[in-house]
Amino acid sequence: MFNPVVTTPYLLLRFTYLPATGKPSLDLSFWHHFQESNSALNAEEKRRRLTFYFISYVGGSFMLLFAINDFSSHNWPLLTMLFAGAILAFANAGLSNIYQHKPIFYYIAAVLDSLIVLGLTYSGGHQNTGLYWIFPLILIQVFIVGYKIGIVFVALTVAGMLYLIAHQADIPASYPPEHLSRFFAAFTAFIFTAFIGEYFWQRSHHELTKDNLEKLRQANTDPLTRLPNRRFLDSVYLERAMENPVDYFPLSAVVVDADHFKAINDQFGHDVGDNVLIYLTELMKNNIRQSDLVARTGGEEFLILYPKTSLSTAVKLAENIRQEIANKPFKQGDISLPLSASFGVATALTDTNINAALKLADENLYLAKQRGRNQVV
Ligand SMILES: Nc1nc2c(ncn2[C@@H]2O[C@H](COP(=O)(O)OP(=O)(O)OP(=O)(O)O)[C@@H](O)[C@H]2O)c(=O)[nH]1
Repeated sequence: MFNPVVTTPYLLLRFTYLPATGKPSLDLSFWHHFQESNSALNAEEKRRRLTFYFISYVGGSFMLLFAINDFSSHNWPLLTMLFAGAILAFANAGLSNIYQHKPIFYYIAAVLDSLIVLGLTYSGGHQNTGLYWIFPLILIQVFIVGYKIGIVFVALTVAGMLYLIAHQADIPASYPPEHLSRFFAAFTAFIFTAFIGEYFWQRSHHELTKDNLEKLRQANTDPLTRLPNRRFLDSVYLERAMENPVDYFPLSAVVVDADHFKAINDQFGHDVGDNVLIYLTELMKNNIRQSDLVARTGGEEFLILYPKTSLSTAVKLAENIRQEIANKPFKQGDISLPLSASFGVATALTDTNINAALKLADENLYLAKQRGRNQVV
């Protein structure tokens, strides 16, 4: 389902950090990293979940209590409906937990909520006071399906209520006309207020989420190359890897450092130096999978992380990039600059030796430089 709150920042981040091509083998997209650390976005989901559990467990318990209370009535159609409704509410809440809160469970809860409203309208509840409970039930419906789909649910529920009230002669409930007119006046005002409130809550929440993500993105992005920076690696990526080691390890790290970069700056100026860095960034991004990450960790130094990748594979991947850099000179106007870079590779087999692996990759880079540059160690 298209959700602008989620989709807009997702696209923003996805196209910033990920290469245009390549199929993901794992869903390690960086939107995920940010999303997990974005409490504003979680707040909406939490409210939805809490309301969902409330209506499922409290609504289910009430249906069960009514069923037990009315058991002696031997009104089997009513008792069956109450028992079935309670079991459905509990099962739906339980299954949503197992199946990771798929939207279908929220819709089922909203249908159940409608049935409770209609049941109350039909029976009149305790001493014909059932209509009082309609107010929170309508609000719950709007919360769990959102205000847009909520319009459909609420319209259908209200249509059902109107039908029952118009056919009072055929139902157990009895609503005096003066009560009904007061109820409908208050109910109409309530529905408008609920939808207006929900609409603006969603909008302000959307703006807040966008702002937060933009700030987060800026703090985690290198402004020149638009690559994630060291802060992102330390505070988001590696933390996430530690939390989900199965998805990341063995994690191979490749430190890439442009050779004789100072000479480029000195000979052609900083602007050309900057463009060389952007060129190298594009080249590396086009040579990694969607689940890999390239970050800028220093002036002319980059770090490529390959999750679920062995040392021998990482060495081969680094060698491919090395050759690509060496074989494709940087071109700008009349300038054609042969480039090269040195690579240090190491692999962390588990989350406990990640720092040691990063240190080893640095040491290997140092060796590559010492041994004459333009090589993978
Ligand atoms: N244009 C540009 N230059 C940068 C940037 N960040 C760092 N540098 C330069 O990168 C150069 C790095 O120089 P060195 O550390 O001596 O490394 P090198 O010249 O590449 O030599 P080796 O790594 O030993 O091959 C320095 O001159 C920095 O000023 C940047 O964002 N833009």
